[in-house]
Amino acid sequence: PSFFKAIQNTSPPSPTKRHTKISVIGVGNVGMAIAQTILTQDLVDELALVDANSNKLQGEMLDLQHAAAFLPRTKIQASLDYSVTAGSDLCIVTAGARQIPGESRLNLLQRNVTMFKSIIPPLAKYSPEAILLIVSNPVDVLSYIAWKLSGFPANRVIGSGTNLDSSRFRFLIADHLDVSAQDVQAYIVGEHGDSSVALWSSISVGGVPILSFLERQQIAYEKETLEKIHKEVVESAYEVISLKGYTSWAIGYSVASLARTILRNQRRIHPVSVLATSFYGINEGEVFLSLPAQLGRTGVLGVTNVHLSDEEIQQLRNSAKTIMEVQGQLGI
Ligand SMILES: NC(=O)c1ccc[n+]([C@@H]2O[C@H](COP(=O)([O-])OP(=O)(O)OC[C@H]3O[C@@H](n4cnc5c(N)ncnc54)[C@H](O)[C@@H]3O)[C@@H](O)[C@H]2O)c1
Ligand SMILES: O=C1N[C@](c2ccsc2)(c2cccc(Nc3ccc(F)cc3)n2)CC(O)=C1Sc1ccccc1Cl
Repeated sequence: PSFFKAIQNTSPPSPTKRHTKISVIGVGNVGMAIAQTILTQDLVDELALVDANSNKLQGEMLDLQHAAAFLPRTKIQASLDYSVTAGSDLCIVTAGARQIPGESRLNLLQRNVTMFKSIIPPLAKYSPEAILLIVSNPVDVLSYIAWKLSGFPANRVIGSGTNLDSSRFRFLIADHLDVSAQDVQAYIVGEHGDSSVALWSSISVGGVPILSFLERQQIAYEKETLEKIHKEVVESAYEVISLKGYTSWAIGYSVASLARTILRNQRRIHPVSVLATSFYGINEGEVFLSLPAQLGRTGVLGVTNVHLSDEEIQQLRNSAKTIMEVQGQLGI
């Protein structure tokens, strides 16, 4: 006998919510922080985990499954075989080679490109309609590599880009002004990491542009204060690494917020790495850079035409040129 007895006149429920599935490739510090946040926020019906380290993979899967009593019901699977990812709506790639101390970024990039050649094609094969969300570093170049290797249209290949940079920026501004980070709109764009570009004119607090907000609150400010906060975004990344050896929680929440926007078709605007060719005079070739992009169920819906100063445009173009040079050395 079935465990439950149907009440009389029961009709089979019509599936109102579409079955959603996310795959996370790489179950390290970042991949597991993302997976855990996705489960806690009840974003999916099915979560698939893939890694190259079988014991780590099996252990992380079991450890997550054991939390089932405290989580919305989600099917959690893991395998070394990419068939476990079949039918994914979103594939989040955090697999990465650890940077060897003193290793050049180009050498690290070469190792990650080799790795992507064994990760991206099977993902694309098993989930030809999925959206790819790249987190592995260097994220802008690896987003380009994923786009090339997957053969997907550009709107379905996104890099987490400066989403984490911008969330740290919002935290630091909010801390400086003693307001909630949720009421601070601020965009860092361009290349993720050390050479990002802070869009000063985009910063607003509770809808008030930062500059007039500061004047109105009689908070003494100089341009240097804002520059200092931008520098702190970079310094705080190195500070976390020096203190705990890696970063996980902020990147986990920031990528889960991208997954929510995409899977729930929220049409929200996030600073993420997109194919930036033809925007803001970036015509050096095919390059992924972060711009404020509207995201939904089909990936990138559009890029906002935010006002950039001549200096900001020049910084973006310099980043595009640097990335193009690195990509040129990869022979893809
Ligand atoms: N974009 C961002 O803002 C941001 C922020 C933090 C970290 N990251 C990047 O995320 C990546 C992961 O960081 P982490 O701290 O989780 O590293 P980690 O070493 O903890 O995890 C990496 C995982 O990838 C797995 N892996 C290695 N080769 C693989 C392959 N061929 N196929 C599948 N899995 C493979 C490893 O087994 C490991 O479990 C790094 O590149 C890091 O720089 C990016
Ligand atoms: O919070 C981080 N942690 C990392 C990290 C995580 C595990 S080991 C290193 C980090 C921290 C500090 C520097 C740095 N540099 C780097 C650059 C290119 C690469 F291919 C790999 C790493 N990376 C990876 C990363 O991208 C970030 S965000 C970040 C980094 C530098 C400047 C500003 C920001 Cl917002």
